Amino acid sequence: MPHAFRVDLRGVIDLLSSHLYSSPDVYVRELIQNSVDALTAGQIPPSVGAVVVECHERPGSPPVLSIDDEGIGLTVDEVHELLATIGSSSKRDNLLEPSQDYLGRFGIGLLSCFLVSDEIRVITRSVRGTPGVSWLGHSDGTYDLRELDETEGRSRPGTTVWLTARAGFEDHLRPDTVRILISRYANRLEQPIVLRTSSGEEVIGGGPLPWTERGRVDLLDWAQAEFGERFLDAVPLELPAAGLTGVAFVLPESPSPAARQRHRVYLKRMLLSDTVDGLLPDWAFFVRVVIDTSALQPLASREALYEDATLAAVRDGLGTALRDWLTGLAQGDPGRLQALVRVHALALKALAVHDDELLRLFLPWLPVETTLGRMTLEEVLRRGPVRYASSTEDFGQMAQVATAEGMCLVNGGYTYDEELLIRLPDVLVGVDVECVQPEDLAAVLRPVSAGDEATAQALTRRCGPVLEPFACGVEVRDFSPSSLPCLYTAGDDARFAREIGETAQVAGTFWGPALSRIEAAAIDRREAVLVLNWRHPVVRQLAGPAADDVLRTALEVLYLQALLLGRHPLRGRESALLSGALGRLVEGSLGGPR
Ligand SMILES: Nc1ncnc2c1ncn2[C@@H]1O[C@H](COP(=O)(O)OP(=O)(O)OP(=O)(O)O)[C@@H](O)[C@H]1O
Repeated sequence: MPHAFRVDLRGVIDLLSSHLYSSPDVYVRELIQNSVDALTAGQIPPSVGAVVVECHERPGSPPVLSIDDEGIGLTVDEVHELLATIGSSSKRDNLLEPSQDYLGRFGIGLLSCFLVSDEIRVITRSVRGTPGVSWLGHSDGTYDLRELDETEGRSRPGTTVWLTARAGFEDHLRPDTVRILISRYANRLEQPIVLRTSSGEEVIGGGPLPWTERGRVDLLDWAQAEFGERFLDAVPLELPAAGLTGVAFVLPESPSPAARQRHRVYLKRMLLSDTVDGLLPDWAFFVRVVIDTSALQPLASREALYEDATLAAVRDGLGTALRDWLTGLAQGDPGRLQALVRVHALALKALAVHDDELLRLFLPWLPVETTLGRMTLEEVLRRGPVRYASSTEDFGQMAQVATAEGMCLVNGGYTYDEELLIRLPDVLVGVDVECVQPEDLAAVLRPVSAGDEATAQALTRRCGPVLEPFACGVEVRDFSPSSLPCLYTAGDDARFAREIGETAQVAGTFWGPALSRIEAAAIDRREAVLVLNWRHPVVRQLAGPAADDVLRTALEVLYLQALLLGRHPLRGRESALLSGALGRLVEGSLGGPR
């Protein structure tokens, strides 16, 4: 014989309070939601007085809260089936699909009242004309039910729910808290909520959504009052297919792309949460959105959205709306786009990386760092072939010479910049983009004049063996600035070898030998070059009849200087060289042995 499940209500309440709801305060939301749904079911239009919340306070007694609605009410059978059966709801159709009209759907919301009260008393009378019912649910899982005669309970259809504060939860039912909670959850409902307290009666909510029929400045003023922030701009949002309206506010400061998005979402005008994530595409981290929608589904906690195809479609739709707005700005209001780029260049780059049209449109605004200063991509393009360094380290190595040579070299080391530069030939015909490595720099620098070539070659030959132990070649070129005697350029392999070499020194006996072998293999590719500047007087002097030991010491010092200028940490043998070469220099200048 099959047996029925039994439910331990205390266990369920514990589950709700510890794992589902973030705070016991949600009971206010659930009660208002039930009352509004009861009005909807009874087809009663919103009006002042149709839902009344009352705070009853008597000295020496715990606070009591009642909520009264003029909704559809419940019959005795419905009370058994709907109030006393966990998970049972009148708000789903036969296919267990939630009805579009109602706020509730899960059949557990009323249980949240047990978070603040040990008993839930319901006095209800159905519109179907049956006698009224009094139901008293206890948190131990039992309930009492009594049919009322004509002289008892309500005279008109509707429902009143009564809660008495549990010990320790009194504050949750006090007027000041209840006022805040009604305003938080329900102040955008079409149905105004009346709050009655010992100090009088007030009406909360009702009326149109605050973002409808407001101009931009008006919207920004409203948002400032609502969120305490002066946003940069406001983008009206509308997706009729998702019953969605709202606004995207452009943040006044650039947030981290990794920061959690915090959007305010109303579902059928009831607050879901102020901190909804995942509502927009990842690139849209520069806005904070406020929306109301009837199409999205909440999780049972009602504090986050259910991830389904509708949410994915809404995300795409909102992304498209923002993108269209940006396109419109680029074409019609460049001043506003410029203000936006000043703060949110990173977000716009994230967007342009995947969007040809926007990349083309944003060219006059997207900024990059170059050796000639900060420029827009358009300004870079105007200077001819685009040359860039793919990392900030490479850029640092080449910047000094490139600047002196008047070369416009872009730093592609910042987030998205290299990706954008690589995409330029895809969106513009005839654009030439080239990644320049430090080791290429020697090739683009001018060779020495024909008259000096033989002397320079002789110098190169004499210098070669000196830097052999450091796996570094030597070349002589003619470049600006003339105050810079030499330049160390290293490709990826050489840099890798340096890093491995540094690690090998501190890795100890176990890893050290293995790392040294890797270093040796990378060094073999010999991509490091010390480029001597023919314009510098010291280099010219070295090309003269300098003694071998003078040449060696001078070259070692130049090598160390170039490493330090290029911000390359010194390896062990280079540190030793530093003290050795400096010592020899000092001795030499004092007239001692060289
Ligand atoms: N004020 C009310 N008037 C009429 N019926 C009510 C009222 N409050 C609750 N009910 C009935 O009790 C049922 C259970 O309510 P409960 O709040 O637990 O769940 P729900 O509103 O259906 O769904 P959810 O868990 O998503 O809120 C409702 O479906 C409704 O039929």
